[in-house]
Amino acid sequence: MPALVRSNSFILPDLDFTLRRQFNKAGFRPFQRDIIRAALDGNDVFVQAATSFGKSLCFQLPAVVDHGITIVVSPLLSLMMNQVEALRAAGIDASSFNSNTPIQERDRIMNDLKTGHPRTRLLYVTPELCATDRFRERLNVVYEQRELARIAIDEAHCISEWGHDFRKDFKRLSWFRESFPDVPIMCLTATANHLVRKDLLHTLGLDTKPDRFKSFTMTAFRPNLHFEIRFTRDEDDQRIENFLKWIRSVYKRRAEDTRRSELSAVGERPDNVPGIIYTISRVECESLANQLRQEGIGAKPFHAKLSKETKEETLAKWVSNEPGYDIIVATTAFGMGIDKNNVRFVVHWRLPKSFEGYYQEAGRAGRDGNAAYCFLYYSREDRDRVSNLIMRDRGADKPNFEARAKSLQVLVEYCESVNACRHKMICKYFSETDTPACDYACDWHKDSADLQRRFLRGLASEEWVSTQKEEGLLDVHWDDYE
Ligand SMILES: Nc1ncnc2c1ncn2[C@@H]1O[C@H](COP(=O)(O)OP(=O)(O)OP(=O)(O)O)[C@@H](O)[C@H]1O
Repeated sequence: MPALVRSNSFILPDLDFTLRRQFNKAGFRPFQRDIIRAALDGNDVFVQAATSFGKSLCFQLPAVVDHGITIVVSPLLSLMMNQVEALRAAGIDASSFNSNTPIQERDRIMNDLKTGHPRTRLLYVTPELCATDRFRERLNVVYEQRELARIAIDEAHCISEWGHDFRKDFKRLSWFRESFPDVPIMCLTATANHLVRKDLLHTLGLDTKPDRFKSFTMTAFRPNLHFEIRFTRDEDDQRIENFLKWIRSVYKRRAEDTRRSELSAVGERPDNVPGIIYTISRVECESLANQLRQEGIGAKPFHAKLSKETKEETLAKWVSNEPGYDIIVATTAFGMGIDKNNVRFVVHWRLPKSFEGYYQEAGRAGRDGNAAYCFLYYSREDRDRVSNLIMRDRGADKPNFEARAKSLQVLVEYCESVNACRHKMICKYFSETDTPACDYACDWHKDSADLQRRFLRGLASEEWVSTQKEEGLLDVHWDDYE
């Protein structure tokens, strides 16, 4: 068996210098240095940190200072592409291999691996690729040459059948530890409860002995996000009016004299309030974006069935704050991996399918640390529709169905709760025991009496909803989600 690649840690690379020179960042965020050090010391590392924490740097920087190649497994093509682009722009030899990779580029990567001494420092791959014989053979050659530095598994919750986003191909990643027992593995996720954590460590065969394993579980608390539930019902659906009233009040405040001049000094328009509205179906995504545009709001749809060019154009213009591209109305096809730092609001037009999905999507907001709003329109009719959807899509995989059903149930309880802090409920879901210091950043803390009133007034009664259900009126027509 080849000797451990482990680290060059006896040389103690200057992490601060690399951070500044290669990543153009002034300093580490809390815990990043400890995580990087633990990785460079050759440990298996588990990182759970809130959205926007800066997890990617935790495997990118070791890949730059360490000897050998780092394989990054990611389920998200858009995320891979963004990261590879940014790394290349910083002069780092990074590549990705996925279904979009042109044939010449695939050959180049495979040939690079075949040498056993690849020039590539970071190779982003899909879990599907990791299951192919050709890729495995090539990695074996690299391993034999002691050049396989580390395996990083991003969005690691996808490994667990107890997770909301379970992908079968992730389970097969157990192959890494079986084949390369001494190559360190780093797993990263923003959303895993204790069951998911336990399951993924077990599946990957991570050695959790303290001398070989370091776990960093940070709080899910994002104090700058303001959480609110807005109650609604089919019979008096005021979502659009309610949203327009809110966004126009934001524009109005920004258009007031002093604010307007402040904004124009930094090149911002009053209506440049970047946001995302998540819908569930493609049809609703298109029609809502249309409706908003008719009202003079710069909204664009984004879903899986749009052409690649349209999606790229929409994303690029939204990211660069162009007029007419202030709000993205999206299905869940848009989300993880979007790294725009000034998203000021995320609205869930419908109830998402899982608690984790909700939190991950809401987490796109406020990545610059400034205040951002996350509100969700909740109706009991939608609750039953989404639950029908989950029932309909239940596969043969019982634990995963149970996990999905449970996650939705907790999300419904969260929406219907009128007597607790939303941040506290979120942290509790992710198995945290400390109470987060919410500074009026949720509807309950802001005005619990108003929350109660809105709850009592806003929702349809359970009796009414169950009659609708019996008559088949809540059967799902959202065949076009994503
Ligand atoms: N030390 C740092 N100083 C300044 N910016 C940083 C630092 N570390 C990371 N960032 C930036 O923070 C942003 C978020 O980082 P990253 O995309 O890695 O987050 P993440 O933890 O993976 O979040 P998510 O789970 O939401 O994708 C990026 O723009 C990244 O460049």
